[in-house]
Amino acid sequence: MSPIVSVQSLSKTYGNGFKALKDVSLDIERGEILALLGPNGAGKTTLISIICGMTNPSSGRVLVDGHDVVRDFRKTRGQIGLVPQELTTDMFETVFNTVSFSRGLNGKKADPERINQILKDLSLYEKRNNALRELSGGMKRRVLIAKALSHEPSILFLDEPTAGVDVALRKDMWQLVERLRAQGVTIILTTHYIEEAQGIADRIGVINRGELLLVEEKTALMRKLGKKTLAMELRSPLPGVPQDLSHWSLKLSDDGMTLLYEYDLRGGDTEIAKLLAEISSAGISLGDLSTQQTSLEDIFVSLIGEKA
Ligand SMILES: Nc1ncnc2c1ncn2[C@@H]1O[C@H](COP(=O)(O)OP(=O)(O)OP(=O)(O)O)[C@@H](O)[C@H]1O
Repeated sequence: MSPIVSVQSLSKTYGNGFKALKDVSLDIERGEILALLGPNGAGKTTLISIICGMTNPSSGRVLVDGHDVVRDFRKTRGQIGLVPQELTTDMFETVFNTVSFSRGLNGKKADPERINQILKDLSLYEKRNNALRELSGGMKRRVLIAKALSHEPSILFLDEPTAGVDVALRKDMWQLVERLRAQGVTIILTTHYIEEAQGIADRIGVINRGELLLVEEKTALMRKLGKKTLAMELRSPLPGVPQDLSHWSLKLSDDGMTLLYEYDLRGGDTEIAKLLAEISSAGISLGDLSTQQTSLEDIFVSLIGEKA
């Protein structure tokens, strides 16, 4: 099937000459959850704004379901829901009207029942007649999501959805994402919280300084770049890694109390049993053992570092 979003050689230079995107190409498949990771100023919001037809590209193009986002703006925008970072709406309007109006703006017929259902799903129903300015910060974030969902989009963009929100909203948000995924909605989110991307995304894209460094399936990425470290606490300190174990490329902690062994996730753990046997034959007695897996964060930091 053709991708639902096709970003083709996209570049963006702002009026002041700043190049925010440099030749970005990316296909987004129907129904997937794609997380875009990148440091501040990497170009994530610029990319989203262009896909949503709110910013014009300097070169390249974006197709949404086969339609050009500049030429066929109405058609493409109607398929997209965008949860931006901040609410820019009339603060005196009620929750219900704000969300309902959003549906109308996207060319859909009024449907109070559906709007009420969305408000219930987002625990906003009790506040439906309150003005936005009477809501807490977290509730305003919920309104942003309700607005984005008001016209039943098939693609949802979440721009840093959980930055500065409390645990309850974060949990609700991910439940909602799971529900939407089950309905076949394609979800693209940007986040600084790498563990979130790790938990929820099917694919991860890494953006830095306007360049898309990679897009890869999360599991493949973790497998390819992930490593594990086995930390073996010693009962008594060693002055250095014993000669007998030199073929293992072990590291010794500064205090001489922990031996560290880094291994590839692809290798399985058969080697570990051998290593432990050799350590025991070398007369070293071990205390506690623990393993640590490279997180997506480590991978991300090393990728960004390499290209910096
Ligand atoms: N209207 C504009 N004019 C000039 N430069 C801009 C404009 N909008 C954004 N930029 C610059 O483009 C770069 C990318 O910004 P963008 O908002 O896309 O980054 P981001 O990855 O979303 O960052 P963050 O994680 O901080 O939201 C930044 O250096 C920003 O200063």
